Amino acid sequence: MNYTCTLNPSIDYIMHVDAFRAGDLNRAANTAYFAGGKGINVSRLLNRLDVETTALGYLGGFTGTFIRETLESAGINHQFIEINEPTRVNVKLKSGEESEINGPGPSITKEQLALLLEQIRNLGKDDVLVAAGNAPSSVPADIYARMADICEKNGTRFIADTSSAALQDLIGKRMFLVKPNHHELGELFHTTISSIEDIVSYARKLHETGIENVIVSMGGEGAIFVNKYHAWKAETPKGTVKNSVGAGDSMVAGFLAAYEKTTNYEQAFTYAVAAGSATAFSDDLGERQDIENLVSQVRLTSI
Ligand SMILES: Nc1ncnc2c1ncn2[C@@H]1O[C@H](COP(=O)(O)OP(=O)(O)OP(=O)(O)O)[C@@H](O)[C@H]1O
Ligand SMILES: O=P(O)(O)OC[C@@]1(O)O[C@H](CO)[C@@H](O)[C@@H]1O
Repeated sequence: MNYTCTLNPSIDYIMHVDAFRAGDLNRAANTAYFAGGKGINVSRLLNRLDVETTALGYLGGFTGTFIRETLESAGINHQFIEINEPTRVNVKLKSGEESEINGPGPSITKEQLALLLEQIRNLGKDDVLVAAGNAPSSVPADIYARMADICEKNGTRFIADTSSAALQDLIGKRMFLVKPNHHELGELFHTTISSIEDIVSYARKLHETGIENVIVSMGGEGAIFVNKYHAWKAETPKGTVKNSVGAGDSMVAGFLAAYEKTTNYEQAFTYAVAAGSATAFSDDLGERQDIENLVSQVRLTSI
């Protein structure tokens, strides 16, 4: 079973404002609400690809109820731990360019943390855990490192998609996949990345720390894949970008879904890029058919 863990889920409140003016009363032309948070996005996309998942993490209050009901109506399994404070609302303002304001999120108690780690201890060698997104400040900074240790002990495949600061604590841990973008990769190595050669070289360094598969995304500029056997650069399909929220999460879900079906890295990376682009070209996460229509436009070159 694939498990996703979202420590700090969100309702993503999308506001389209024609010409946003800071300091004025602005009226949105239209708005939308989505159940969000990186792990939840991975679960939602996997579900669209007919891959079963169970979403873990914390939900609370009326916002938590919205997320739970949204997942249930899509048929997505979950085992969220109920908390007292409401789940955050993240504002995604679209006015020509995209601006995001993400809330800090609720506090998590020691008991609630222990419950989650117990759930993770119960995963086995046939399971995959995708731990994604920012952790609320009440959660110890080494939470992902603790999860990685538990997964290594139990043979559970571990995937992390989080900020460069959290990824820093994971260096040296065994992981199946990480997917930083090129800015996060630079931050991880305290450097500014300015060329494809730099990206490949730092992606290899990351792989050598114990990460089986490294994808570095570069928005519309493509993506890099490095593992023990292959190194590729992908060109992304061309299209009209509507939304970049969840594009990175879609790559993780696309890789996982295609790898599970084919155990072929080329197909998994191609599908990951198509999934990222399908989301970039949609208002919400991409649909399965959109992804499949884009697969033939993803070009890989060996590097
Ligand atoms: N402008 C674009 N055109 C085509 N594809 C895109 C574009 N932007 C993003 N994508 C697709 O989405 C993938 C992930 O994008 P990006 O590098 O922005 O991830 P990210 O920074 O992790 O995003 P986020 O955190 O917003 O989910 C890219 O590798 C690509 O496949
Ligand atoms: O604050 P975090 O956890 O880093 O990111 C949260 C978030 O921006 O990431 C997702 C897109 O990747 C959104 O659904 C959500 O609002």
